Amino acid sequence: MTFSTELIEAGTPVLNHIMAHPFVKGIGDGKLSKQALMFYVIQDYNYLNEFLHSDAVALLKSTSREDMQIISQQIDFLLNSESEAHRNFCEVAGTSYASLQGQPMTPTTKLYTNHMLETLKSGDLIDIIAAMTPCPWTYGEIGDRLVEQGKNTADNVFTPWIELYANDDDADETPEQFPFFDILDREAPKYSRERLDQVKRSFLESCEFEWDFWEQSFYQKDWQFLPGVVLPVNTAAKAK
Ligand SMILES: Cc1ncc(CO)c(N)n1
Repeated sequence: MTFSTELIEAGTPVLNHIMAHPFVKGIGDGKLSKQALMFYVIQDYNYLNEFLHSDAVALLKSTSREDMQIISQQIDFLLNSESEAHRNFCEVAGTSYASLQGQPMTPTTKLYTNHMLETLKSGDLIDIIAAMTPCPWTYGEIGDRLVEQGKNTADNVFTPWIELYANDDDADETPEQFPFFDILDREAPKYSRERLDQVKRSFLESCEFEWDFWEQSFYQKDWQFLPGVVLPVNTAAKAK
């Protein structure tokens, strides 16, 4: 069994919980509160900035052009395509993307990004990539599964979001669709079983943080006592 197959098997129960989460179901059904959508975009903007920093260090620690290519494609997707997913949510929430930037991180976003950034200090490429992989993996699966369920209909307001993340019409869960798994499979044979168990734990923690991210957005879970997220008063939707 390849290491990525092992990770996918171990992560699938968490992925199933993600699919059952009311936020993800809401994407499928085209129904989510404006508050949940805005809270998500505010925190995801913060999250993706740190994800880019992780990509940067992963690139620094890569030794093959093949790995560098995968990481640079991830950076390109994040900077140039993923903002379309945010804009889709902003449009439905009736607010501008710019109004949802530059706000404080919630406790959950901090925990998740700190978990990724921790690996940058003393981790190897495998540690960095393992903590990052649940991000593209779970979103690709959410997109694919919602398409399989026929949720990307013309009247679903979130169809652009679903189609951005769906990998293709091939329902097969092959690691090739998530190229970070290829990096993990190339690196894994260099390590002991004990070390790989640590890497797997870190991957699974990120899977659970993915669930937490939907949860915090759906219920707008924020700091209890400190100033936190301020949702903009809804203005008429602007084009940009
Ligand atoms: C929290 C989170 N996980 C994964 C993705 C997919 O890139 C995202 N945009 N945000």
